[in-house]
Amino acid sequence: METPVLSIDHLTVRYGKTCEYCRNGGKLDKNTCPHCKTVWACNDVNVNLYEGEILGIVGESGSGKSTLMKSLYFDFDITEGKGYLRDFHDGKEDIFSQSLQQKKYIKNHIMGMVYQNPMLGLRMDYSSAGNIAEKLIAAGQRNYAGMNDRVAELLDAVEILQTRKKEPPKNFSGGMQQRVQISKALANNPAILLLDEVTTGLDLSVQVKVLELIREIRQKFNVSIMLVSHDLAVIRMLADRTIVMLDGKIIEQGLTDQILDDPQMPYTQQLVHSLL
Ligand SMILES: Nc1ncnc2c1ncn2[C@@H]1O[C@H](COP(=O)(O)OP(=O)(O)OP(=O)(O)O)[C@@H](O)[C@H]1O
Repeated sequence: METPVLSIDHLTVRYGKTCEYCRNGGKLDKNTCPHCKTVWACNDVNVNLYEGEILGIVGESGSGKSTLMKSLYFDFDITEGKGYLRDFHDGKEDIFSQSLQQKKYIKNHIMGMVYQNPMLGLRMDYSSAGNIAEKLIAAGQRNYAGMNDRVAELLDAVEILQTRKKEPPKNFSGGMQQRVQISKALANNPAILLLDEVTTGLDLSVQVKVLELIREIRQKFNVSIMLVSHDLAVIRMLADRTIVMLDGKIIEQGLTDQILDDPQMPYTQQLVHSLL
């Protein structure tokens, strides 16, 4: 069996104190306990991500997709569960129970994140080159010439002209901001790229260009990608395998063609048919 680059075991993120009813598996009203109103944003989620694949995560608004991605990038603490990275202590140490310093190491060396909202991933007033350099410096780079070369290489990879590298992202279009975010996330050659609704809100033609770029990047940087989208067209275009989430739980998973052409669960059937 191939070792996953990332493995998530029984991840749960809850908001609320819980009560005996929901702790013991009582039926929730979508993701919320009808008695104590605790929200089970992610509920016992298990995921493996394999080398070089694009794993799509799809589900309606509120199904827990962003919670899953953001908890992986340590944006907040999880309630329960464990996570393992092949490139961190040979996949033998739980990443969620590491110190802040170790979590920073993981974010600077092993994982890159691209948010739907570029303001979360970029400093809008810094130059674009400065945004990328910040990530290189965080990983210990100090050599100016080396950093300059790497910035040039990354901007080329995301097709941003070198002549614009001194401009801040706030001057750029939404699609260009996402490109800068992607180049920053790739700065230290992470094994894993987390993409959270990166094309939502962009014009259709710009969306297609960013999606094509993601496909190229997977090849060029040999990176494994977890991609969240509520849009099945995005999932169909990019994902090798797909996970369907509903009310904080994974309800179906498999090869993307299988999931989209022959969905088994009524919710997935409804999702697919709404696209036809
Ligand atoms: N801080 C919070 N306190 C309480 N509930 C929260 C909090 N953050 C998220 N939630 C709830 O967790 C659930 C999952 O939210 P999440 O943002 O992960 O969904 P999503 O699938 O990414 O939706 P969207 O596509 O709209 O972003 C939702 O019911 C949301 O209201």
